[in-house]
Amino acid sequence: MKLAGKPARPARGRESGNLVLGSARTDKPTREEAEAAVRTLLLWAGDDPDREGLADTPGRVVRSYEEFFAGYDADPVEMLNRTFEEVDGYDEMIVLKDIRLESYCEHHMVPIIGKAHVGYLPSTRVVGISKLARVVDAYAKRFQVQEKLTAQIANSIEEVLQPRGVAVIIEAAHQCMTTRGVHKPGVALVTSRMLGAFRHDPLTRREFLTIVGNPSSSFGV
Ligand SMILES: Nc1nc2c(ncn2[C@@H]2O[C@H](COP(=O)(O)OP(=O)(O)OP(=O)(O)O)[C@@H](O)[C@H]2O)c(=O)[nH]1
Ligand SMILES: [Zn+2]
Repeated sequence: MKLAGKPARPARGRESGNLVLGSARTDKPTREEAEAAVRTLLLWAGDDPDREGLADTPGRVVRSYEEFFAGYDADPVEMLNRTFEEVDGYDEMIVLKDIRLESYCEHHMVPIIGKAHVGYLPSTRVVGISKLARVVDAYAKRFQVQEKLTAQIANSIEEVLQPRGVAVIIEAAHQCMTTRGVHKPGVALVTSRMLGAFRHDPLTRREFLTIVGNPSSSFGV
């Protein structure tokens, strides 16, 4: 998302058609450089990075970042390409709901925690359900804006599975709003991306919303 009044920056990540894939950066800093940056932040916050409790912290933070941002190395297309056709003509809605979502606000580099609900209407191919959760993670474990995250998940399922429709809803709390800034805990941002039958057929959309239930704030932050 480009905020009004700010200059546009090139999007991060490899692209294929409409899909944003992993990172293709070749100018990635070294681990030592990343650890030095954490040390600078510790100093800047006012602490002593050489005291015993902080001595190993830069290394820990960089290892944590490898986990938090594993999505840049993930390949959602490969995940979704593992499909099977032998499902006895099953053509009803498939919904994976309440998928734990852990993402990171690209403005403040703090967590976005919530739930994703993913549904699709298969045409010929169905995908293993864990792959839907993996695709959520592949896009969530990056610096994100929730609207973009929601669209990337739906677009990847549409492009690879070519189903009759795709629906993605994300409800999440942004720590940039709960622990800083406006300080509003208990607020959930709800975003959705409806494609194909979910966009054009009100009954399909309603069925999905009924299965998913009303967006709530029953997730830990
Ligand atoms: N639409 C949208 N906005 C987001 C998301 N994550 C963070 N934001 C908002 O992005 C905006 C960034 O605004 P800025 O004015 O540049 O940053 P800021 O001065 O830190 O703003 P405050 O958070 O209001 O203190 C804030 O209003 C955030 O709440 C998101 O996923 N979607
Ligand atoms: Zn934020």
